[in-house]
Amino acid sequence: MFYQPSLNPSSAHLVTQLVKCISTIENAGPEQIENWETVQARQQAEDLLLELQRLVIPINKRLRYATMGIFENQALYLAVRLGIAQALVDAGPGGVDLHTLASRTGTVAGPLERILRALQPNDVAVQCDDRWVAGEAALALCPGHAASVAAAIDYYGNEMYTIVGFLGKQVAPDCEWPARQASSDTPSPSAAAGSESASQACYAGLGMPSLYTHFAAHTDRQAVFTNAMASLSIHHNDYISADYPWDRHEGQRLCDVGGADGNFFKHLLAKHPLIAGGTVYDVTVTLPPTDAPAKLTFVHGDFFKTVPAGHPVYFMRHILHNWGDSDVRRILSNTRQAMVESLCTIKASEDGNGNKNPVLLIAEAVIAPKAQREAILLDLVMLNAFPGGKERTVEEYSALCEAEGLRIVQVWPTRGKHSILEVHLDLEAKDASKEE
Ligand SMILES: C[S@@+](CC[C@H](N)C(=O)[O-])C[C@H]1O[C@@H](n2cnc3c(N)ncnc32)[C@H](O)[C@@H]1O
Repeated sequence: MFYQPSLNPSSAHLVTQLVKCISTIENAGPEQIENWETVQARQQAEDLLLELQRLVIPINKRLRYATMGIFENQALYLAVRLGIAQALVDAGPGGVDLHTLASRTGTVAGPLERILRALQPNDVAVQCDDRWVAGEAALALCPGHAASVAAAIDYYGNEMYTIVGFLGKQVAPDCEWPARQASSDTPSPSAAAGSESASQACYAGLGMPSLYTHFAAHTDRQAVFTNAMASLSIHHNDYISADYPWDRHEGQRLCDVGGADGNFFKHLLAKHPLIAGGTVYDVTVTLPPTDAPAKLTFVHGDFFKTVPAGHPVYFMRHILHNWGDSDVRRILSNTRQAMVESLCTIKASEDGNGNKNPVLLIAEAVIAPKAQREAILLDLVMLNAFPGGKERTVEEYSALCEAEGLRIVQVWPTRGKHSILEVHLDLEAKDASKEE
């Protein structure tokens, strides 16, 4: 058994725990999707590594790394935007010298070398004598590669980076902020901290009423956003497809509300081919993608106006967290309306599995008492980038559902960052919208 006699007992315990986790990870079988035990071991190891960092890196140094992380963000962004990662990969195992790399990427050698150094800790670039070689992570920064996160890095390094300096406005809108924020943004005096109006004021200062308005005006950036969302979901598609009992919806049609380019729905159909197909509903839909399966219909529409009826299953992932409570209620209200209309069609249909009630599945990173780091950071993205947007607790989702005549009947945890909230119609509930 691994033991470090010279460590104090609490440090030795941390190291022993970490070794156990690493052993679980290393001994995991060759399954296509990691099993629960391995996923949990990874999470525990991450928590333990944070503890170890606290132990070995002095506080001041940790804080310096955290605050200077904005430069790592921008180095990664440049590696994608300027094609530095792609050029390193294209150079092959022998790598490339600095001046050739500079000429291939249209960059200046001196500053490029400094960016390359900053890319080393993230395994994008490795210096070998006078040559630069692609690191293990370089491929993930190349657009077009199957596990690419290039679009996500592009989106975070551009749109998110542009507005992150306004986070303070969300927390303290009436504070006297230094010139950078104050010059471009004059929030209304009534804007409450963290409110929808505070966030809208932030966007107005940047010349965009909201992120979605910005995307509507810049279709190239819209495409980057859609790809970013898809790339951030690669592993989560597997977990959502595996950790909810989709077989109960065999023979049924599903509507993916805000389903973007259909990346999740296509994945779901590949894993559960007996699902009958259905609708990808999104405001960005123009033409169906060329690789769209025949079972999928792509419908352009605005979920604030209507949600297509006639589906036994409604699914929405990363939709509600983009919006404030009043907007979430409108989306839920329109979805409920579609579910009520679907009820008659479903009751009349012979789907064979006896499941006659429409269901809404909400996939979100819900905030738990010990929320994961990713969910906490995602919540700040929502606070800063989407008017009124936030990650919510199950209780908060429950209150919003109940206000619109819907009821959460089960929470399905997944191995990824999402929980799936299974929501049914509350047929006893009065029509909430008519009540107000
Ligand atoms: C954060 S993305 C999530 C995309 C997808 N569900 C996923 O999990 O990858 C939010 C989606 O909502 C869509 N959307 C935003 N406003 C909309 C509206 N008013 N009506 C329909 N779709 C909308 C966006 O175009 C985008 O595809």
